[in-house]
Amino acid sequence: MARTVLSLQGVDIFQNKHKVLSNVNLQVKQGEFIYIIGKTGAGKSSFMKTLYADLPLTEGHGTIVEYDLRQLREKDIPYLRRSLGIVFQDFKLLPDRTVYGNLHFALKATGWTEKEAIDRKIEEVLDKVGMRTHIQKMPHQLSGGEQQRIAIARALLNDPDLILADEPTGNLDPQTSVEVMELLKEINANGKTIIMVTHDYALLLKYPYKTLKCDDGTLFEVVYKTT
Ligand SMILES: Nc1ncnc2c1ncn2[C@@H]1O[C@H](COP(=O)(O)OP(=O)(O)OP(=O)(O)O)[C@@H](O)[C@H]1O
Repeated sequence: MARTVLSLQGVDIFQNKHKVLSNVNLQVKQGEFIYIIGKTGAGKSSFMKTLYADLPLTEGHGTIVEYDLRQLREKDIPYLRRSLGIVFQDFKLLPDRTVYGNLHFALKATGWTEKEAIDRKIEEVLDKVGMRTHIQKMPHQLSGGEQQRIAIARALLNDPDLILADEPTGNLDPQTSVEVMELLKEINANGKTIIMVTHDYALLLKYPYKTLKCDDGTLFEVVYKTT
């Protein structure tokens, strides 16, 4: 049976003292693809931030890829993030270095030291996202879709079990969004679990996966009517 990569029981999500979501209960198994939807301010990003420990979990129980979010110490956070792949709407590439430099920096920051292993890993992830020929380009020489592919390559560097993507197509046109979605779909088909925040209903229709909605302070599964 597929193992559980995320388990939340009776979790409340806070922004400072303000409760954004109450009593979140969720089990995510290895290999699932899950959307998080909901209107602006509903709590989607706060939910994701709690998963990668940018916001503390103070109520309820939560485990994510082997880490207990309640027991997490400050020094555990980099290790937790190393076992997650995190992708943002605005790519967050370092503007002052090449694609190679960006990926090299991320590997060094997560403890990689050996040059040959680093170079092999960089080529491997660039192959996965179809960007190997762009290895010496600067971010500003790439389109939005290409930058997001590099950000996805960066998220794959440490072979994470779970990828958290907060509106990864939010800055992209519809065609480029579909291309990035095809890439995420392929990554998911290769066994990675993906939790993705989106506002893009066209993508939900084209790529139907389990969908959770943030609304009125709760997170619940959306059941689509088939008639
Ligand atoms: N840094 C912060 N400090 C205090 N309150 C915040 C902070 N960030 C967000 N909030 C509040 O928490 C609530 C949830 O915000 P959140 O960013 O999680 O929503 P969202 O669903 O991701 O919205 P969007 O679709 O606009 O990104 C909102 O009421 C917001 O005003």
